[in-house]
Amino acid sequence: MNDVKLAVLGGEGTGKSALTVRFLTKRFIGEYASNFDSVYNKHMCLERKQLNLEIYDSCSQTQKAKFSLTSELHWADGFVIVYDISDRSSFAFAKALIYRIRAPQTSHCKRAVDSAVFLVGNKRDLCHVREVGWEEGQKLALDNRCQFCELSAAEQSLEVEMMFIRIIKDILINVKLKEKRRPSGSKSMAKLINNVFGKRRKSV
Ligand SMILES: Nc1nc2c(ncn2[C@@H]2O[C@H](COP(=O)(O)OP(=O)(O)OP(=O)(O)O)[C@@H](O)[C@H]2O)c(=O)[nH]1
Repeated sequence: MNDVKLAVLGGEGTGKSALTVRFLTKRFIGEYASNFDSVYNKHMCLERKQLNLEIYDSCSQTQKAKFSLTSELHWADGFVIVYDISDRSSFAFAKALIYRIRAPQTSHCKRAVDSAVFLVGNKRDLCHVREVGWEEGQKLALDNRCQFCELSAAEQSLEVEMMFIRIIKDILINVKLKEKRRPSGSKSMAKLINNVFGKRRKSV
């Protein structure tokens, strides 16, 4: 069983809860309790693998109070960073979050520097009052090794589901790569013995 931990972060009122609840229930409720952080659990099967998914839906108020994000960076395997396409300040906040996640000094954290990040421009249904261009979102994502999409939690259930599935798949790929890079205990011992005795035998 794989454990996948996903943190949904972003500015106030960008739709973090709406996206999370849309993914978990396929419903758009409209108003969500917003003064506390929530962690949701979902058991799912993806590509014939059983997953135990945990989604941390951050509350903007607590997020502002502790922008260092240290505990999130240690906890999460991947991040969904949400901004509202009709609110430029939320894009600036998303940018700051991405820089924080990708900052070199974050490398001591569990998985932050290489972790999967999905930048989401939410509220696409409000494109008549758009303040952030699609190209700006795309560029920010490309420059910082993130995936990117614009969507509407209010109107696009399937797109929301596909976005979550894509980041979960990226997380699973990262986990696999890390496992490959880290030789198992017995293999590394065999390598060590081979290096010491193998080389000596040659020189006799
Ligand atoms: N038009 C539109 N409204 C949306 C969309 N997604 C969320 N909203 C609305 O935006 C408001 C904020 O949504 P939330 O999901 O509570 O946002 P949040 O980021 O979790 O909020 P905080 O935790 O308080 O920062 C609510 O009124 C939602 O109904 C969307 O795709 N389109």
